Amino acid sequence: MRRVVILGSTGSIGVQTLQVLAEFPESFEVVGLAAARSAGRLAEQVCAFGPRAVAVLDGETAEALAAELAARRCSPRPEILVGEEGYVSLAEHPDADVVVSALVGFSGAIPTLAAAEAGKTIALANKEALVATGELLLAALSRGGGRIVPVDSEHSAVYQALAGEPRAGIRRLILTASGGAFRHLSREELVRVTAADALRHPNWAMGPKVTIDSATMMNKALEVIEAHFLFDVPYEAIDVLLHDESIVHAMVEFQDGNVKAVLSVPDMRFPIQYALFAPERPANSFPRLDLARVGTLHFRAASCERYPALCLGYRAGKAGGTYPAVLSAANEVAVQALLEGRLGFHAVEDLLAAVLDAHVPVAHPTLTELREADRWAREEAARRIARAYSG
Ligand SMILES: NC(=O)C1=CN([C@@H]2O[C@H](COP(=O)(O)OP(=O)(O)OC[C@H]3O[C@@H](n4cnc5c(N)ncnc54)[C@H](OP(=O)(O)O)[C@@H]3O)[C@@H](O)[C@H]2O)C=CC1
Ligand SMILES: CC(=O)[C@@H](O)[C@H](O)COP(=O)(O)O
Ligand SMILES: [Mn+2]
Repeated sequence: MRRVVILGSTGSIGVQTLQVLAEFPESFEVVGLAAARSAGRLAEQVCAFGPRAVAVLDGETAEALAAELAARRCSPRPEILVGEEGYVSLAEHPDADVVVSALVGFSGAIPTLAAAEAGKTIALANKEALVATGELLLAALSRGGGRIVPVDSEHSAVYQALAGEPRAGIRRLILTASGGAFRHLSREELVRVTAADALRHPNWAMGPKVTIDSATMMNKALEVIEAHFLFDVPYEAIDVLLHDESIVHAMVEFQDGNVKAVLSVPDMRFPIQYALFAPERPANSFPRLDLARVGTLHFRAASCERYPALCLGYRAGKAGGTYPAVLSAANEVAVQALLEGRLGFHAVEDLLAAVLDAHVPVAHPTLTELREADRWAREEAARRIARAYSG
């Protein structure tokens, strides 16, 4: 029996994680669930899975959740925790073995660090947490004695491909990228697109932030940095390849020229299940890949001219220190502004490049210095957006 905490249970990854748990009711116990403000959905999950504790963003949501639970009359009632402290308490809960880290953005960074310090197995979806806190998270993991098993589809594929392989045999990692909602448009055509257009991912149904990131290619930029930290591979040995179908999630090329790829239908329940069970592979009822029906898989090179954000990821990753945290934080602000109609889609990369240009880095930041870099990047990005918007 694995005892699980899900941070971000009401989101796309969280809901699919609960679907995986429901597929294997004998194998899991849900110890804790956390969300921001979705009290109704969280109450449903509490009634279905009976966690001992839950955490929400603020007191108002805690009250709304208590009322929802009372109205539903499900028992026993969980302890309701609040704010970052509440998320941290769940992440280090003594009864939990596995913490699914699926909050979005920097909001998941401190709880993920706490899970690492407490020696948990971390099923990591929240790539921004690792991108922002890289070295600190790895150090906490090594002190705590736990491990990270990636949920992100590309990194799950690399993790699976590397199982049992000696490190010295790795030549390069190849992460695939769908190209996002605008993959058939030129850069010139991007001036006309809207946030609603960007939210239509060609292959995956995901939360809004990662869907926008897919369209700008910031998702792949973050994933390159994520792969560097997860697999300790230099940036020069991490490549990105456009792949229309999102069926091949990643490949590993070995020194001898052999290449391993991991394939599945684009459905996050596969990497989620693997992260929860690794290295076991129990059978499930999820849709099977039928390559005879798919017929053809398409691949193309990804260029910095078409996708400048991708190269901002390499730039920030190679520069290291506080740069990845700054890129990720500025991007969070940009995505929010884009969704609210305060920033044009085509303006995102220039904004992010300007914030990187203005940053005064710290080489091996402490947590306090990372928090400060995150705060600075948000303010800098917001200031530049406001200035451009006001004319
Ligand atoms: N969706 C996918 O298929 C994939 C996602 N990922 C990564 O997984 C992470 C989660 O993505 P996804 O599930 O799509 O995101 P969603 O937006 O669907 O869900 C986010 C979850 O985090 C909670 N949340 C949002 N903001 C905050 C905050 N400020 N403080 C605390 N909790 C918050 C939400 O709660 P509430 O519902 O109450 O707002 C929700 O439970 C991201 O880092 C993403 O990049 C990686 C690969 C694939
Ligand atoms: C499902 C998943 O892992 C996402 O991060 C996915 O990679 C997004 O798709 P693209 O970034 O390839 O468009
Ligand atoms: Mn991914």
